[in-house]
Amino acid sequence: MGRFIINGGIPLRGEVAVSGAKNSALPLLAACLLTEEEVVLHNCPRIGDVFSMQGILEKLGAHVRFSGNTICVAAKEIETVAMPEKLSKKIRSSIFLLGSMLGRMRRAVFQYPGGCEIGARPIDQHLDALRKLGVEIEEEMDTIHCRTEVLRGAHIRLSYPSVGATENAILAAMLAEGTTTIENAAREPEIVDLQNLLLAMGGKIRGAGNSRIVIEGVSRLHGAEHTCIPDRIEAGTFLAAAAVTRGELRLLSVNPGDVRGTIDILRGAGARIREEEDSLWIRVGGRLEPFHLTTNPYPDFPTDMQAQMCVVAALCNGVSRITETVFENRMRHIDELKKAGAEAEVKGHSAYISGVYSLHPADFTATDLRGGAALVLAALAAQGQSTVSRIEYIDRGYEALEYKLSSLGADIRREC
Ligand SMILES: CC(=O)N[C@H]1[C@@H](OP(=O)(O)OP(=O)(O)OC[C@H]2O[C@@H](n3ccc(=O)[nH]c3=O)[C@H](O)[C@@H]2O)O[C@H](CO)[C@@H](O)[C@@H]1O
Ligand SMILES: C=C(OP(=O)(O)O)C(=O)O
Repeated sequence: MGRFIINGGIPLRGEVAVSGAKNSALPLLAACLLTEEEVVLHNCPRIGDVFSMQGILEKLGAHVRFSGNTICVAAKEIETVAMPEKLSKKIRSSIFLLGSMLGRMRRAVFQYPGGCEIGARPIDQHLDALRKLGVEIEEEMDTIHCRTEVLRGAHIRLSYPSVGATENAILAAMLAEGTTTIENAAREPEIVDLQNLLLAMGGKIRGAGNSRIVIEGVSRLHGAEHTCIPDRIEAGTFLAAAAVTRGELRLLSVNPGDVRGTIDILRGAGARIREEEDSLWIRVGGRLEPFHLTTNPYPDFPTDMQAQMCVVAALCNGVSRITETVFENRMRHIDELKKAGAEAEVKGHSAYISGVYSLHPADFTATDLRGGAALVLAALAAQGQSTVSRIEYIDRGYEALEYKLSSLGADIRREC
């Protein structure tokens, strides 16, 4: 457990390359179990959750080589159908392996996944989708036993466009007999990325990015090489960092279209933003105007950018309203931000944030991954020395954050 020590008040300036997307890399790594051949993923971020996923794959019997940002997974044989408990409980995305394990082995023994505490995060939709494909599921305390003789294509209608349930249903259906249709599927760019890897592996799938996905099961998938898409949440976090430090940044290796929600809000608030094919430029010269945003599934505003935008709002010229509809307990950073003089009140699912001219330094404690990133932004904005502890949350999802920020002029160091 370490902490960041940040001397804030310095406008960030310069160029920074955005890493591969955490929320793509994790389901892509799960997909690697669907073939005994090697799958090579480029642009894979070196972050805590990917290291945990690597550990799980190795415990299941896969050979994994992770060099630079390229990870090679060869799951020639799977040695156990039981997920390693400690690692599985560490990350939410261990649940994605359920679909792959059932596709490949027809059996799996699972623990409820871990991850950040941002809401109840049930997995009922994942399990309902798998039951539709013919999986028998027995839940015993914290352990879930899943088995099937044959996976059969089915018509699945999700009651909410859950990202994880969509990905799990896709992964299980790839090697099922017959056709699977997923209605009310999540439309996130990471689902399109998963489809692209599965197509490269010889799968038959279409429709990702729309709410209806159709999969024709095949009897086997083969190895492939694929590049993870850029992380739209990391990109959004850097845009917010430019806004709160009133700086000027150029983000490289980014898909501007995937960052639309954040770009539109910041532009509407007065930030100057230029979009190029795979880069973004932002300049913020003074205080931004207040804004209203509501998180919702893609293409609406992403919940994973809500906390960072609370810091932007904390420095705006008026009252902003930020409403969280995706997770029921994702406002814990607000109390931490108040330590730096933020004026905010949470009523129901909304935070009403009355912007102040400047934040002051404080000793913050990260409450979760994105909440932790928000506290780093607050510390960068506040003139003087702040600390952010429990940074293991932040390490789950941001690659080399302190190095990237230092290269933009920030005074930040890690203390272990
Ligand atoms: C690794 C990964 O990709 N994580 C992302 C994924 O999480 P994750 O896949 O867990 O998020 P979901 O889209 O599934 O969850 C959205 C909402 O649906 C609820 N729900 C979900 C499944 C289910 O079976 N039952 C149920 O009630 C959840 O509790 C939550 O309130 O999408 C979230 C929403 O964009 C992001 O914040 C996470 O960063
Ligand atoms: C909530 C997040 O991730 P996870 O679903 O992996 O907990 C996130 O990336 O903000």
